[in-house]
Parts: sequence; C-alpha cells; structure tokens
Amino acid sequence: MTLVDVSGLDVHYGDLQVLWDISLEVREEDSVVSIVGPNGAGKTTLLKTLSGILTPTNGSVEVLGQDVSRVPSDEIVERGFVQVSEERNLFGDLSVEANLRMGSFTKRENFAENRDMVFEMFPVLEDRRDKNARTLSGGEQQMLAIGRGLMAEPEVLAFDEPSNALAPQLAEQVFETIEEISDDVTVILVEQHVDRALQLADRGYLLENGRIETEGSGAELLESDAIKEGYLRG
Ligand SMILES: Nc1ncnc2c1ncn2[C@@H]1O[C@H](COP(=O)(O)OP(=O)(O)OP(=O)(O)O)[C@@H](O)[C@H]1O
Repeated sequence: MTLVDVSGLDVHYGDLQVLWDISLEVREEDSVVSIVGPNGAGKTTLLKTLSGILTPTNGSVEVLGQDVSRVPSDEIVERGFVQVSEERNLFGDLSVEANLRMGSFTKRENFAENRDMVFEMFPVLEDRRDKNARTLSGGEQQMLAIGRGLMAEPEVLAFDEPSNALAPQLAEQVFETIEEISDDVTVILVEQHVDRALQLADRGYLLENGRIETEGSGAELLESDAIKEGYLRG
C-alpha cells in the first residue's frame, strides 16, 4: 500500500514558487524515507504540504489514501500522519506529562498505556514528568517532541530536522531512536545530516532549489555523484 503519494506538486508562498513538480512515494514496506537537501531547498514546505498546512497550487497529495488538500490537519493526525516539527512546538509552561497528554488527543482512551511506552523508551522523561517542558535540555525536549508524536499512534511519523541544534552525541541518540521507532512506524526523515539520514533510509530523495534532483535507495544515493560531490566530505 502507498502511504504517501505525491504527484506533480507545485507550492507557492504568494507569488513565490518554492516547490516545482515534486513526485514522491512512501510505501508501507518502507521503514525510513529520507528527504535531504540544503537550507532553503523546500523540505519544510514539502512536509507542511503533506500535513495539510499548505495547499498546493498544482498536483496531488494523498496521505493514507486521502487527498490532504480537502482534509483539516487534525483529521490527518487522526488518520495516522503525525509530524514532529523542527521547532518542537512544546507547551513550555506545561509539564512533561501534560505535553504527552496533548499528543494523545486523538487516542485519549490509550493515554496511560502510550505514556508508559514513551517513558520506557525515554526514562529521563519519566524522571521529569512533573517538570515544565521549558526546563528540559534541548535533547530532552526533542525526546519529548518525539514522545508526543508517538502518543497519537501514528502510521507515518514525519521528522523535520530532528538533530537540529543538538550536540553530535545527542544527535546520534536521536538517530538511533528513530531507527528503533521505524521498526513499527513508517518514518519520513527530513535532514541536513545527509550521510546519517541516507544510511537509515530505504528510499531517499535529494531536494535542491525546490526540485527533486535525485532519488533512489539510501545506498544508491550515498554512492551517487550528486550526494558525494555536494554533501559528503572525503
Ligand atoms: N512563510 C513563508 N513565506 C514566504 N517564503 C517562505 C516561507 N517559508 C519559507 N519560505 C521560503 O521558501 C523556501 C523554502 O523554504 P523551506 O523552509 O521549505 O526550506 P528548507 O529546505 O526546509 O530549509 P531549512 O533546511 O533551512 O529549514 C525558502 O526560500 C524560504 O525562504
């Protein structure tokens, strides 16, 4: 089954076109699909279009079998497409546990079970369950943002630069967590850490200047000239 099916997508901000004729596919059998590219390439814009936040000017976007331009964002979450945004969007004045509760608005009946699953995955969050999210370190906040995403029991979890602003060791921890999550949930991973994102990926897309320049398996992209010359050192 195709979980995400994008075809001929153009997206504008006002008169400014930022995505051009994008086609991509995320299939149920994919564990991780990575979208890589430089600053300003349009990666966040693409994720926002998949989440139904932006409406394309041309083309079609189907997420979990539905045309997302006709569906409000909360319904897309309910259907199983959840995004962990770059800004993490936590409620700083609410506790860790209350932030997790916010994530479970579509699955309230399973809150306790899912919270315990998140605490098992991130014991540090259980230690800090009553602390305000604002008081957590950057790495802990990223874990909370991921945990909150899992509370909605997603079929597809999309990450927008989850390693952003994290020290290398913490970034690596986040990548390992994403790999673990991808055993159960299909992951879309937008990243500037091109090598790491493609190592994890069954399928990868290189986005440059709003266009898909290259696509293939993660291994194929890592060996491609476009990636080797533009994004990998040595
Ligand atoms: N709300 C907006 N209004 C106008 N232009 C925007 C808006 N958001 C983004 N852009 C422009 O769209 C282009 C793509 O931005 P986008 O944030 O999607 O890129 P990105 O690949 O996610 O970059 P980064 O890695 O820096 O987050 C950029 O040129 C950006 O300046």
